[in-house]
Amino acid sequence: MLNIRNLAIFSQTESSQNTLLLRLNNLSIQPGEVVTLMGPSGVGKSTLLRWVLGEFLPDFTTQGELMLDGRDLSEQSIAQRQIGMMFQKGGLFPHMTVAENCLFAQKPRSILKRNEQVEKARAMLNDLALNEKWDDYPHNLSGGQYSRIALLCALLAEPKAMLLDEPFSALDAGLRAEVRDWTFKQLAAATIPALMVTHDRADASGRIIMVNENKEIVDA
Ligand SMILES: Nc1ncnc2c1ncn2[C@@H]1O[C@H](COP(=O)(O)OP(=O)(O)OP(=O)(O)O)[C@@H](O)[C@H]1O
Repeated sequence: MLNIRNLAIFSQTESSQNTLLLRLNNLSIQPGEVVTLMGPSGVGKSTLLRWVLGEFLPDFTTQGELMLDGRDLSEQSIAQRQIGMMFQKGGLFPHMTVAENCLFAQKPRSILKRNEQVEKARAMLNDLALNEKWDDYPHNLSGGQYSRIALLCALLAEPKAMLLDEPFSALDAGLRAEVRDWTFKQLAAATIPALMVTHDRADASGRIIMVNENKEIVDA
């Protein structure tokens, strides 16, 4: 379970005054649950995800508690946190083939043997009808193929929690529904708690939380 408590994010203005950007009193995300965060542009949704991930945020001051499966993450590095992130763009290493990306993603944590890692990656690619892309480089993939394989690699890394920032926005409508359902199914099967930011209510799954006019995140 991922738990955020008493979070406040302040942005530093030019006069070095701290201005409240966003506040979140309490959010618990159960294993396999996807919580969707919505709200107007610029209210700090992506900044919240970057704080959970553990990125250094030089232009912000933050306070709050972050727990994952009973572990306190606040003092842990990005690598120690073991949280996966899927952005709208990016996620694959451009100098590696799809196969190499898939195997590299599994390297740090998987207990499988190499041939089993190959099998697992190929089975997931097959689910997405992308098996023939195994030896291709990312620049030879279409936008939709790239998004799906980046999601697949994020899942292959066996994260303990997943953050998704507009993960489906590069996909056209038909593919979007298919990839969305596939992603949620994978997260549920692997019992990974996930926090997703989207502008599109159609992408939302399960619980929706919103940033209100008081800069506070509340249940929608
Ligand atoms: N690196 C940065 N340095 C300073 N200010 C930043 C930085 N990144 C974002 N901001 C500002 O912080 C605020 C929150 O940005 P953020 O990207 O988190 O909002 P958002 O809700 O995710 O917006 P959107 O929905 O448009 O992606 C914005 O006012 C933005 O201009």
